[in-house]
Amino acid sequence: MTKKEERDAKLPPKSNFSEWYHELLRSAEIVDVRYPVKGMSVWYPFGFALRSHVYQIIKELLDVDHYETQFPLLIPETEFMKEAEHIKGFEDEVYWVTHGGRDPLDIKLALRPTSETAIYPMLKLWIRSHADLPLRIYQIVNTFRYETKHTRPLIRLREITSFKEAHTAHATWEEAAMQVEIAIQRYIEFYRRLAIPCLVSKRPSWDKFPGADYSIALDVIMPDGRTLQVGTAHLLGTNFAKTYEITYEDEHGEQRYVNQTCYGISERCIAALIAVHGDDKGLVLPWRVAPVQVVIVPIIFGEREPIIEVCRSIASTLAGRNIRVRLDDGDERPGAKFYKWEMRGVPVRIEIGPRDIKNGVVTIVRRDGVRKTLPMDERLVDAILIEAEELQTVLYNRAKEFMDSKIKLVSSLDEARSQVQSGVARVPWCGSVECGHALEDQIGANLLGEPRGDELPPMRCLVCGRESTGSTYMARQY
Ligand SMILES: Nc1ncnc2c1ncn2[C@@H]1O[C@H](COS(=O)(=O)NC(=O)[C@@H](N)CS)[C@@H](O)[C@H]1O
Repeated sequence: MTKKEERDAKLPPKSNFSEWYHELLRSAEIVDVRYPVKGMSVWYPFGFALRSHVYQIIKELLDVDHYETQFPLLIPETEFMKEAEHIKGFEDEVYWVTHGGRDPLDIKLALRPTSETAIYPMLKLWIRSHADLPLRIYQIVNTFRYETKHTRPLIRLREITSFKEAHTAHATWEEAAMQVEIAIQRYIEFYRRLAIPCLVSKRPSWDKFPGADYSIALDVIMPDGRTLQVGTAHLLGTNFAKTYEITYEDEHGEQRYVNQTCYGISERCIAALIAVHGDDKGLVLPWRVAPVQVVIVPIIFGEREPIIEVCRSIASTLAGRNIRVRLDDGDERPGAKFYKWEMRGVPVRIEIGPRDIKNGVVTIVRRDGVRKTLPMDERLVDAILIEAEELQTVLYNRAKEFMDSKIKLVSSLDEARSQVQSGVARVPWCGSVECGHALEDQIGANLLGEPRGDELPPMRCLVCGRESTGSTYMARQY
């Protein structure tokens, strides 16, 4: 593209994050937000391919010891309205089906906002004895939440199209608690494979999942310093088991309530992938999930055919090794092609011109800007796979550096207030509810909760002054 065309191209700089994000969803053909229902958008094929590769990772991590299944979308009011805490948490968000055709339904049906009240009446039928435990199932479905806060594509939706919800049942509370830890480790690994580092914290009691004993959450720090909750795992204890009478016969013939967990992610993982790695030229996609992993751009000088021939043979060699390769032999100028495929985050571009052919090499350009000349022979594919691994390391390290730079341990409310304007404050906190609410009010940010796994030396709670090793992340949230 000419410099002028590039200037006219609509992608704003990433520093203008909200505009950059929304324009990139369109220009990289991820989702189309023009669907005429608020909070619902359409997957473009390119975006849907990205989603499929990303969700393949979470499926691989769960299929080790979970079974995938699918429950109905519609939940009878009688079941939905059983668990008081859960109702309180969701009754303002649930969509209802009230008619079949012209007939009013005698029992109205909820569109699942999440599926505890669809699944657990069935678990009562499925679970009889300790031999049926542990039970670990998950489904990847659409769920519906009548979000009244500002909706945002992939981030805050009314139809969550890619809701992966796992539900497990165990003989004891301890086993369920262990399952929550396993779930969090699986999520950390899932995001690591996307080259995304996360904060992990235990949500405060007033922000746990309705009906849970406690919730652990993963948060990503977005480019504007706000955090995005990208996954949660909840220990449900026997709360739902008592409501839905899910019992099992233990070894001594006693009837006992099961202890449960549930944990979920949504297409927010795609939002995080776009936001964390993207740059001023568009998407930057890790090799594993890129719909197009290698694009070959012929650089035509003089005769066209011989160059195209070589490009075709390299494309088929790569495809033969299951690499997702695209030969862009269209008649745009190379610069326009570079721009188009960089926008789509293609990890590796191969440029082949007459000089490369003469020298028996290809030029590769990684999406992080590194250029290399590689031999055009049987070593080429393995050399490219090494580049892909190097890119993965570069992306993770860059994201980790950014995240760490955005977190600051503060020692005063003023310092916390200024830190949350552009990042995450780590705040000494005694852990009490009243001090927690006071922190949220006085800092003007959300209390994300107790960081997991890295204790602080004793410090003074910023509200009551009591000495404590407790602390919490504070941040503005999406
Ligand atoms: N409106 C929404 N749009 C997009 N993603 C959402 C929305 N609401 C929640 N999520 C994502 O879905 C994850 C799980 O939702 S949740 O309410 O925390 N937990 C549950 O529903 C539990 N049943 C575990 S599946 C959240 O961590 C968040 O990442």
